[in-house]
Amino acid sequence: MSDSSSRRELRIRAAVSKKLTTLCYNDTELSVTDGRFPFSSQKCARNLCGTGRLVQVPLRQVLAARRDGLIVEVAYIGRKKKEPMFLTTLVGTVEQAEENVLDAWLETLLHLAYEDMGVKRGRRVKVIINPHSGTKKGVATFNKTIEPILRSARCTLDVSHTTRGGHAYEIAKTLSLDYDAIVIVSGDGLVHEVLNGFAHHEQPLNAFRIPLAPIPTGSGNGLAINLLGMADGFDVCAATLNVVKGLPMKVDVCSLTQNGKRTLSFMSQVVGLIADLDIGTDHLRWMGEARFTYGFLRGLIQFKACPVQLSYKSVQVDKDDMYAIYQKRRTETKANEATRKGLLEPATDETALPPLKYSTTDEDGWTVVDKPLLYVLGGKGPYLGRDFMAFPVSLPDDGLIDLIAQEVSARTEFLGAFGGDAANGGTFWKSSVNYVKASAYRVKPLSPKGAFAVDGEVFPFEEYQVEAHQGLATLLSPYGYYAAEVAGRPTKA
Ligand SMILES: Nc1ncnc2c1ncn2[C@@H]1O[C@H](COP(=O)(O)OP(=O)(O)OP(=O)(O)O)[C@@H](O)[C@H]1O
Repeated sequence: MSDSSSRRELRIRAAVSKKLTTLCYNDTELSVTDGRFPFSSQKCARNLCGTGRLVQVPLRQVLAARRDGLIVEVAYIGRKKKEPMFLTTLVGTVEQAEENVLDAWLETLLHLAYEDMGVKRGRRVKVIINPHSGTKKGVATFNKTIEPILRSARCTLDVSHTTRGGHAYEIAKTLSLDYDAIVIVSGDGLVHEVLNGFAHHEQPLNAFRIPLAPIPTGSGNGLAINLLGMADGFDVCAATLNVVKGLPMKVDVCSLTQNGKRTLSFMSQVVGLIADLDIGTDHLRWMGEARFTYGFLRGLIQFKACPVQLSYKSVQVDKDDMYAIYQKRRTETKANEATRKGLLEPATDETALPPLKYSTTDEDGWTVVDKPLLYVLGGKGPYLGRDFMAFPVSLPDDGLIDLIAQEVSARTEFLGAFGGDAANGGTFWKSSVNYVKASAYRVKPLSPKGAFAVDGEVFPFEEYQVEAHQGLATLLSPYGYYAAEVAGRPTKA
């Protein structure tokens, strides 16, 4: 250990390669250099470590630092350029060290990597795995990738495998409330079940305080993309890192009322072409995400109006205003990053879900749309899936539902709206896309036949009404906002 430069520099002889490896850290990153050495910690801070191979790891990616005698283990999530993340565990022997200095080195590193970031060490985590989601690799992925990271970070795990549809709902409904996070190894369907289980928990509000963290192993992983961004949204390691280091972010959840029954929806409610695309291709699950493209093309060929009447309680209609609010929210959250903390808010004595604000017969101040519509899509969170950033300006906790009423227009105009822009949110700016933010909306079918999907699950094609509950649920997030970037109004929209 070099104490002349700083107690933040440590040399170990790696157990496997037998190379001398030098570790040092500053307030933002851990640097690991093997090969030739030494270097000064001052240089290290300026990213100029020695002449050996240098790896710089943001402290957020550091999971563990511990020792057994003079054998030191440091674990972190590494990444090579834009490739997926991976777990790295360095084990080596410290050649010369005073134990108390070594302990201080390890403890300071851990403190910077956890408490200084507002994160509790060794979270107690409930893991729910759907063995049948996506390509049915959830269990293998957990064993191979997820569990080693969580164990390395000394998380306490309580793992359940779902055995049937509705099982996650039951687990959530009776869940003990002393977990720091609920990890969902599946797609969006299981998130929907867990939130609805919380709604029927004997202490729903306290259940909703516990943050959820999705790990993308389903065929629809919209929530993971929304939290982690397109680059990391399918990266199991990045999602597991979010379990260890993510901070709670309050998010709105919607109540959907249909035939007097109330269901919670966290992501999307859709009738028309986009619903056909999702649930109308359920039998093509084997195609993976390609089934959505197939469904889209099929919908385009049919290109028929969806027989519904839409009404909504409008709050914002101007797209430039929405975009300005979206940008302001991101800038403010980034500026206040240091104040985000991973502690749960205190438990409440309140035992009931928030009551509904709007009755299904309320007509006061509702805007009615009678034009033929191709689809009606409401929801929270920018991405519905990899190929469609439907709600780029959606905010996690504004208490509003982003709502699109796509008028039936010529096929070429519609393709123009979607062509190339659907994945990056560009459709938002198209004049043919009617986009509002509403506190509630209602859809009345005008024909008995049609498809209706809620969070990607099939629902009856019957009248429904939706309203948002501001900040009801909690997710773990690396950023404190949805990780979708959308460009401002193009010069020609
Ligand atoms: N063991 C199981 N066997 C069969 N179905 C299950 C099991 N566990 C959960 N399910 C059901 O699997 C469904 C799909 O879950 P989820 O959405 O998370 O995965 P998915 O592969 O992304 O599917 P999709 O995107 O089509 O909803 C849920 O409706 C859930 O009720």
